[in-house]
Amino acid sequence: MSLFADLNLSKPVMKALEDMGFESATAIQAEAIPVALSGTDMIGQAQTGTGKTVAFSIPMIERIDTEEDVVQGLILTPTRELCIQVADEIRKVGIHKKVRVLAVYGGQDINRQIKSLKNRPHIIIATPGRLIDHLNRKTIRLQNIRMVVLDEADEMLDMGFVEDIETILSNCPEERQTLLFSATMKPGVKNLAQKFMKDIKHVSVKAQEVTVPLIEQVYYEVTERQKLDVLTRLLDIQNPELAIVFGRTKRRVDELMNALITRGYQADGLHGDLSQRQRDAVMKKFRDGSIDVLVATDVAARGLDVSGVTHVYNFDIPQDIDSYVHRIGRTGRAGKSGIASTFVTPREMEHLHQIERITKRKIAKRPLPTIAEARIGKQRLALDMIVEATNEDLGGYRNLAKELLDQYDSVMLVSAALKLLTKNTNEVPITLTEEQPLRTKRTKPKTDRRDRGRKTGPTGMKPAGGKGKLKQGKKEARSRKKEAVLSW
Ligand SMILES: Nc1ncnc2c1ncn2[C@@H]1O[C@H](COP(=O)(O)OP(=O)(O)OP(=O)(O)O)[C@@H](O)[C@H]1O
Ligand SMILES: [Mg+2]
Repeated sequence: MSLFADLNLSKPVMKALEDMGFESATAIQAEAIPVALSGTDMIGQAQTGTGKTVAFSIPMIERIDTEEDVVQGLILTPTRELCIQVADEIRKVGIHKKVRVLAVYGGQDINRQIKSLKNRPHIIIATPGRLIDHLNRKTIRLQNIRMVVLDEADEMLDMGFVEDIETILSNCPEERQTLLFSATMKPGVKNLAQKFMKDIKHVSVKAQEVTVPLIEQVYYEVTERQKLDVLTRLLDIQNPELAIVFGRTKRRVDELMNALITRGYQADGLHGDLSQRQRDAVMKKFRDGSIDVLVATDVAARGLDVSGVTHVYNFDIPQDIDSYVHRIGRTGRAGKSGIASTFVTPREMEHLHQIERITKRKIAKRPLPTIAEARIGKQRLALDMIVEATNEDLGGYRNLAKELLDQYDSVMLVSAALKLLTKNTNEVPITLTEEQPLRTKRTKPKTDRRDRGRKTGPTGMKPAGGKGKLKQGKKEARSRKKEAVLSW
């Protein structure tokens, strides 16, 4: 166990960490923070949910000079949701030092951002496309940048942001420090690093596996038609606190979300075709628990940290192994446990084995849940609701209860209450549009129905320059996508 106190941090930062309730540094924090504080360029790799955000936020906050009203730190993230989240986290780390932080991302009114820039932020957290817009408009200047962090660098390259990132880095001063973080890496990242970083130190937390051991990994062999029933039965049996269900396409997410609502679940969907306002509203509902099932494309696979996500369901097996690692990593974060269930159609079994081989982890097969088990699950939930309600003020109900008990048998009454409380949506027949099974051939290009299609990325914005033209770099990035390499 490492203490933050051993890392020579400034008082305001130490106080912030105390406010955040962090008692000790995680392994990546203990290893990466001293290296980053020494000023050297660094590539940091550690499993999902192990605190990489704070690992780069602390050195960045320490490097900011609040006497200077210029942008000194820049963090790039692949998606808008992650941009907002990282901004919130670094803001907390910098609160006592009074560091000003601004998130700048696509889909948000650019004029509002320009107005916020008048507050002279010290750190900007941005999605690449929108930052390029600001550079073109000269509303953001990067000439005073001291430190750049590329969070989820491999994903940004996969999304076709390579040219944007190169433009952005070329606009930063040569002598800046560059840090690059992700749970997974791939060769494209190495090329970028060679071009834009110097004397790189690699800090990677050596783990037995790329996935987190606290995540129980299981699979269900299903046909396309069985998937929905299997999912709703599992939701009834497992009763997740919060769950994320990943679907392969935007259409899939929409249909599945509607199907779950029809069957009585508090669900909503997230994908790149929604307006930013809708996306923000969905994330807010998920974070505050007003929905408990988030159905999403891979737009939610990277970096998102929502405490209370106990279950991840891969309704469709992910397109590549990195995506599997990141999707399931939405649970089992910060030392908590979680369950990741993957639905695999018979034709996709080879994909599952490939995931097992590369992650060096056996994924256990589970028998399909039955209607009877689901019914018991729903009844248990009703029972929990009654027991929980006994803690509430039952004032007015007590006399009614006494009246009833004078006339009826107590077991009969409680049974009736349980029956009424047991969710009775049954399995309303719903047919989802079938998804094509994944093919095993690794060189297959991505279909444009994917949420990371060419017109809009998961961020919903046109990549690179906003012209929507597929440039050479992006083609290359896309063909590399299938290489699914977890380390170099
Ligand atoms: N030292 C710490 N002690 C306790 N909790 C921590 C500590 N550092 C970070 N956390 C919490 O752990 C959670 C996961 O952190 P974070 O999102 O940075 O993980 P990550 O490594 O970036 O994961 P991913 O690869 O999925 O992006 C967050 O809720 C964060 O606040
Ligand atoms: Mg992260």
